[in-house]
Amino acid sequence: MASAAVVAPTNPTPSAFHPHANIHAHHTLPARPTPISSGDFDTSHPIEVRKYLRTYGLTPPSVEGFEAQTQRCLALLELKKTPIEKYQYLTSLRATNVDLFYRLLAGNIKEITPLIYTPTVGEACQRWSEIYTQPEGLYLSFSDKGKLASVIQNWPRNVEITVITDGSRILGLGDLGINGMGIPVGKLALYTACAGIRPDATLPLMLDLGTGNKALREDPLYLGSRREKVTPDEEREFLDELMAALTERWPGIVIQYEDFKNPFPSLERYRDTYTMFNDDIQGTGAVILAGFINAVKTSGIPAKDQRAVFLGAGSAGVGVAKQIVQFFINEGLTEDQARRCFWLVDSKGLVTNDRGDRLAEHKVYFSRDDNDGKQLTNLLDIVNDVKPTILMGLSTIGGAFDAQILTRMAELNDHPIVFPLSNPSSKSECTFEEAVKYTNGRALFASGSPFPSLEFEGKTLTPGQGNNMYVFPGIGLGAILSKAVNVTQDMIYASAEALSTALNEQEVAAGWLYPDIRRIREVSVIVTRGVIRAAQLNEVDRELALRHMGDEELDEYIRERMYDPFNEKKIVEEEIEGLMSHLSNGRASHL
Ligand SMILES: NC(=O)c1ccc[n+]([C@@H]2O[C@H](COP(=O)([O-])OP(=O)(O)OC[C@H]3O[C@@H](n4cnc5c(N)ncnc54)[C@H](O)[C@@H]3O)[C@@H](O)[C@H]2O)c1
Ligand SMILES: O=C(O)C[C@H](O)C(=O)O
Ligand SMILES: [Mg+2]
Repeated sequence: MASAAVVAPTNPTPSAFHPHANIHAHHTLPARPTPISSGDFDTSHPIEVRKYLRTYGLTPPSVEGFEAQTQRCLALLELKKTPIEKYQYLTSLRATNVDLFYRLLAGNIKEITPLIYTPTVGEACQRWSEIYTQPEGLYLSFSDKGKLASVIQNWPRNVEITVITDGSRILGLGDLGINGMGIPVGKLALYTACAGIRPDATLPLMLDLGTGNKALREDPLYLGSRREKVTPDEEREFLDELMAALTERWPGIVIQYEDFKNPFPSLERYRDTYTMFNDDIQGTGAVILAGFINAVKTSGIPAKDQRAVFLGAGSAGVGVAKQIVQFFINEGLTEDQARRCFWLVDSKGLVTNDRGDRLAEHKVYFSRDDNDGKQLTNLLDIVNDVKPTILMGLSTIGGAFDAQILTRMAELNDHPIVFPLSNPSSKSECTFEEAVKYTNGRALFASGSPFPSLEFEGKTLTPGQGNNMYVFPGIGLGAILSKAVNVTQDMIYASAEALSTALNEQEVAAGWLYPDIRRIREVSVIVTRGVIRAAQLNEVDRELALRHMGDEELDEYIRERMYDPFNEKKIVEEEIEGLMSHLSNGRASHL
């Protein structure tokens, strides 16, 4: 059994320390043999700062503005031919100059998000062990069980939020073992870009619990344990220890579960004990509810007349359906009426009480008893039978919404709601182009992965992106700022409601279901405020001062606490200036 070393991080990677940390660490001025922060080498640092940091002479002489820096980065990015090359370039930029990376992202969020997140992150995970170059998070193996707390001590910084996965269901790509590390890394990059969580306060966490993927276990380059997946009991014991260890080291930590094959047991087990949520069940439920609320407004069909067919009855499918049930109840339906608006379909066909298999627990709530003994397995037959107003795809089956199905949806509805939500793009149940083509541009559309706008009958049509990236950053920031003890169901629901109201006039007029991603930081403030208010109503908040703030004041409070990569340099300069004036014969004089 491998033993867990408890060592002080004496020689961390350059990106492991933030400029602030250096300044504080060195204010007594021990000579620093080598600069250790990636930010120290920023070509926008003025000469005095370089002298102080002892990077003077180690970077080219010119002091650059932000614009020139980003221009160079964009040109370099352009030179990279494939998405994965662009992903690699951006990864190394983040490791070598974190503030510049986030400045670049801030000004180009629509273009760069698909390169660091869905869909490119899918390919990055498939090839993780092949392209691995540098550490970007923490890996905990099953063989570390019993010593998780001491391994966690090796992480060199304070953590406010972690995203954890065991890699067992990465997007719609199956079990990728520890190659799934790209997902926590990508999600946390969006936490910083969208909600301004400080990059140094995030922890990508990979649980190396074995993999059911034989090809991976036999791949000579695979970087995880080559063991079979642990049993559910072993996993539970491991997670129990992990949750306690994380919270012991960082008492306020928010823990996001991501891309687990069967995430329901851990959500049930920990939701009332820790500040945690499951993004695939709850974040997805919230983001799709928000788009759905706007789609229902546009379609004009009241909740009671909606009929939803869901292809896919897994964590995301059931998470979304349950969230919409809550909305229908709020719209005046009884719970039973609400539940009966859903027809869930899994790999065996329509989920019914009498189809002869033992249904997984999470499907039972939506299982139909009105199928008159018929067991429909073909999606077109189900669409013909149910006559849905809504078609949701969370099945991982690319192309499942084919021409016939989309055409039929358009025959049945003026504005069919068509949400192919599986990721990455190759797994999307249909493309935007197909949805437009076969519904004559009438579909109310949102997909999990991004698709480009297109021209149709002289009009530009823009697809919605129903991806949990619109809500998880605000859920996490709301939980952090309110110091919530739990992430309650009301906080999740509030994130959906807030997002549905976050569209501006132009977006509403254009019939969009989600706000423009370029406004994501402002949208995240609205979502964060909604989450904090719900935490207060549920009395799970510990930052009681926020209760007395009006909405505007609270928004300002949130904005002020968001990491701003454009301001970062100024903050560092001010701190250095303060230190230098304090130390009258400061280090600058040694040059
Ligand atoms: N858009 C988003 O924000 C978002 C969020 C979460 C998950 N997702 C995507 O949703 C997909 C599913 O995720 P999940 O966590 O629910 O996975 P899961 O493994 O829990 O569920 C997959 C479901 O699809 C069903 N299925 C498989 N093959 C099928 C077939 N041929 N016909 C009908 N149903 C079939 C399975 O029976 C299961 O019910 C993934 O592609 C994931 O990337 C998207
Ligand atoms: O990662 C994403 O893009 C969304 C979602 O969490 C997923 O699992 O597909
Ligand atoms: Mg996910």
